[in-house]
Amino acid sequence: MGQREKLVEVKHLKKHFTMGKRSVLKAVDDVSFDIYKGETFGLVGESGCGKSTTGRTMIRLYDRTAGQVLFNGQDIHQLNAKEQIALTKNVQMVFQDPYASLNPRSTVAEIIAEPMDVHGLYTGKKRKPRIQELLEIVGLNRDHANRFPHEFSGGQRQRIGIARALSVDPDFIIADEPISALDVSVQAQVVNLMKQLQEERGLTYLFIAHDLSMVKHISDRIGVMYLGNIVELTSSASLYQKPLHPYTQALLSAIPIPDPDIEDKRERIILKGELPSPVNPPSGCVFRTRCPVAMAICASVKPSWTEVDDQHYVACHIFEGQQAKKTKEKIEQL
Ligand SMILES: Nc1ncnc2c1ncn2[C@@H]1O[C@H](COP(=O)(O)OP(=O)(O)OP(=O)(O)O)[C@@H](O)[C@H]1O
Repeated sequence: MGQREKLVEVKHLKKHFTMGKRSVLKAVDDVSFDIYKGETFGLVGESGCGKSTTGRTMIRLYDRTAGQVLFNGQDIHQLNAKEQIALTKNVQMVFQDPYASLNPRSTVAEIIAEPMDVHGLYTGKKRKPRIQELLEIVGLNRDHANRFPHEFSGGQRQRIGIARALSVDPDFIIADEPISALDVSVQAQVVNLMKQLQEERGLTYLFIAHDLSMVKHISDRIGVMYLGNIVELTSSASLYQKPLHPYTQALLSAIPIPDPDIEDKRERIILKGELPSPVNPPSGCVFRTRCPVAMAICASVKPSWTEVDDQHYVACHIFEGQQAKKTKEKIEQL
């Protein structure tokens, strides 16, 4: 990846929702990660673990409870109203449900032009050719501009959503489960389009998904989320070759092998119990109530990050002694 420059830095981000007078829902509870320019960072975990809230708080669709989100070194949550609008030129979002996220009463041209209009870009004579160009970029026909969303398939609608996001030439796109609502056969096409656009335009992505199988193909690095926390963070390759956190291992064991001729000999790890409520998360390690290898310490102490291999981080007590071992090895090599 060459010289790696950070585009986004999420530092100890918390987003708690107040529920009534006394209770607080800890949707995102101390999440930290960086996203480098030109990479795709995948955020995965089961429904309700806080992925969307993380994405939305990152671009200030929600106010943060605590922590920082830096974009090109600037704290997004400290921008004034004018700077906040300017930010949306650089940061765009593609949503999960292409049926719900496109206004049914607007033409495709109007939908695509929305962000351009906000920023006063491609006005007058430049507008129509720009819309046609964007339609072609995402693999649609330039004649589609005057049609309405209901005339398109799910995959085509997601292409319209991508064209809208691209219209202002952003640097960073948050794609919140962009393929989850699509047929499996169409999912790969949309992922391939996103990859191609990234290569051509040097885009940086945050790709949110609950399913690890497709994330693998698009992500350079992946953070695995559980109940408002990231429990493991590493490159896509290490995550699949050497998953360390018991939760990641369980998630990976649930991915079916696509080839019916290959016998699946893997042991499927079934997690015990239900996902606890983020209103009343377990003490210590949030995963401990479902963890097959939980120890006494897990109930009282929240595990800290351990860099087990180069850039492979895990928050689990099992690995904690290894931090010291690795540091010692590094010092010995000097
Ligand atoms: N606006 C809100 N007000 C109160 N609670 C919320 C709000 N948005 C999300 N939550 C809660 O925060 C937690 C995390 O939700 P979030 O949507 O971020 O999870 P997710 O991992 O993206 O799940 P999904 O894939 O189902 O969207 C859930 O318990 C959810 O009910």
